[in-house]
Amino acid sequence: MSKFDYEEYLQTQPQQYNLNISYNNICYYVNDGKKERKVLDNLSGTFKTGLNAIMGGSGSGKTSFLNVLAKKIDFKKHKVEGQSTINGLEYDQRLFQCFANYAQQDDILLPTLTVREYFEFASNLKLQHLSYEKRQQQVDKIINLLMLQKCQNTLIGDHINRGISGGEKKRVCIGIELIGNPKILFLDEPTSGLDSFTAFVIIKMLKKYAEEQSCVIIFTVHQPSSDIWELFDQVTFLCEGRFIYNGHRQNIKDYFEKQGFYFPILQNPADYIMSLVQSQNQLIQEKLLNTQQQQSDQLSNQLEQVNQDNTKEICKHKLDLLLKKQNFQNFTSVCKILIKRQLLNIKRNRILLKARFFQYLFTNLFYGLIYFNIGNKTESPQDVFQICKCILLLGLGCFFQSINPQTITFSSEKEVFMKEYNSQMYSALNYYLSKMLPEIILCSYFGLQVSLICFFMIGFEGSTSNFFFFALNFILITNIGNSVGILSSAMFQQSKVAISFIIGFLVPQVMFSGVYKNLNELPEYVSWCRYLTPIFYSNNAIINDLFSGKTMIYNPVEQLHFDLDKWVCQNCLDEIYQY
Ligand SMILES: Nc1ncnc2c1ncn2[C@@H]1O[C@H](COP(=O)(O)OP(=O)(O)OP(=O)(O)O)[C@@H](O)[C@H]1O
Repeated sequence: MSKFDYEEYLQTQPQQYNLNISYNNICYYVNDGKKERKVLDNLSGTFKTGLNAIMGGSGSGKTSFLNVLAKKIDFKKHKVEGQSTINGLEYDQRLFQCFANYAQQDDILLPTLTVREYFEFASNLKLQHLSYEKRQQQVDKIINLLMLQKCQNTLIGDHINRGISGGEKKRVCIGIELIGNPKILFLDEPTSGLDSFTAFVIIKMLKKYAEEQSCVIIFTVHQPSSDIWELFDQVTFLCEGRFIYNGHRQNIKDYFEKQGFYFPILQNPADYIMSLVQSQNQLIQEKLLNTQQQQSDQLSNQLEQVNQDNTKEICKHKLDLLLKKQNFQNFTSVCKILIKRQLLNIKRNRILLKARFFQYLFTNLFYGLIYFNIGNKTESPQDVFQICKCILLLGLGCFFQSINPQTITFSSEKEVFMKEYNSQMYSALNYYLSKMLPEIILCSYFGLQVSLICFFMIGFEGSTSNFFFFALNFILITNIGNSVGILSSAMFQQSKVAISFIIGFLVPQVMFSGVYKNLNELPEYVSWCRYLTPIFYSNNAIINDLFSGKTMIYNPVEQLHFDLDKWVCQNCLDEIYQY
């Protein structure tokens, strides 16, 4: 099959598309588990190229409105009525992602990357069809547009290791969404928590981008300053899920004056409308509701006009283009990009890496000293018990030392994954492989380190193959612990719950290890549980490998019935040989 030439394709396709989002009679009901509540009430209108600001009091439904349009709703739980289209074409979440990007309110970023590295990572994933030089040009363009030149080589940082400022983080989040040149951009409160100048810089930059790229930018905003207000093309005011105004910014004054609301000369129009929206005066509220009715009528007419525009064809072309572009995402190259970032993340998390290294080193040196040279001392049942306890403790140590870092760190990494996965930057399998491969190498190293220290300090006697079998067990148990840590963090929203789950996991490991309760004495209704505990396997395997068949007065295998499964199998084999 001949290779699809994306750049040639681009040249043959019309580039200037004016997209618009229309929505008709949108109602949104949330279900809080007890009852259904209407959050958006019969909204109709259209968003066109330029800056579209959504304003309203807290809880008026701004974020819900963005989520409904972006189809980021749990449709099983909540209910949406009405229709939304892009240039007359109905869309689902997947299709929405082809045209649009959505930067949510929280700045969720990996702290260990620099600003430039983050943009390079995003461009490598989103612009795989372009050459390296073109991707670098796009990165430079975004850095310049967002005025991030000064901090481009600074780490993102977090509350422990300070990096770039809050405003810069916000700009990085917006930049990541801009890097793929979306035609529609949703932003939930891009200026929250910023000083008025930085907020102005961000909105001005968005305005420039919208004009240059013919992009529809829809965002929610609280209390814009007069300077920012002047930059808006279209403004939408929401009150209890209903429109108070939805139209051109320049027309708002005339519109409200017709309803008998006169704007004070020295007051910011946005502040004045917000004070009306949040007013407790019944007369004002009635008038505003009347305003809302007129808005709906006006918007229905607007909608019809928009849908008459013959833009559907252009939209289909664009879709075709974007879907072809999506096919460019090569599985192995996505894995490579993600592995590169994961390795950088591990390397830059130096404190955690050192902590893990020294934790394994010191705890195992400590085990070695405590149980020094007892490995072959089997003169009494107590000696045997001691050897078995020592092997159990080593296994438990490896298991829980590898669980812990993941339970703590993966909960924040998970947020980054969820954000990037939802923006369809990569698949879950891509992420899983890139996360696990470096971890497997790291855990295998720690497992080997434990074995090298403990096998010889404890003084187990055995051949080279006994040592490698011993090491293999610890490599596996470390890797299993690591996976259990990731699993528990992935399963539970809060790391506190994940930690409780892990603690609950500890007790069965000890109970079914065969050390504190002979395995052949376990009641039948619980004895199967041992097969679910990794420590049962490692304990059984190591003790059998080291001591099985050896002639000694007190053999650990026989003393603690570790030969249970072997005995059963041996009997079966003997019976088979007899025939
Ligand atoms: N998933 C949900 N479950 C329950 N209630 C919800 C859900 N989503 C939204 N709501 C409710 O809908 C209303 C509107 O919420 P939304 O977040 O859209 O408001 P907002 O205008 O963005 O507020 P803010 O400016 O404070 O962020 C709120 O009363 C909120 O409690």
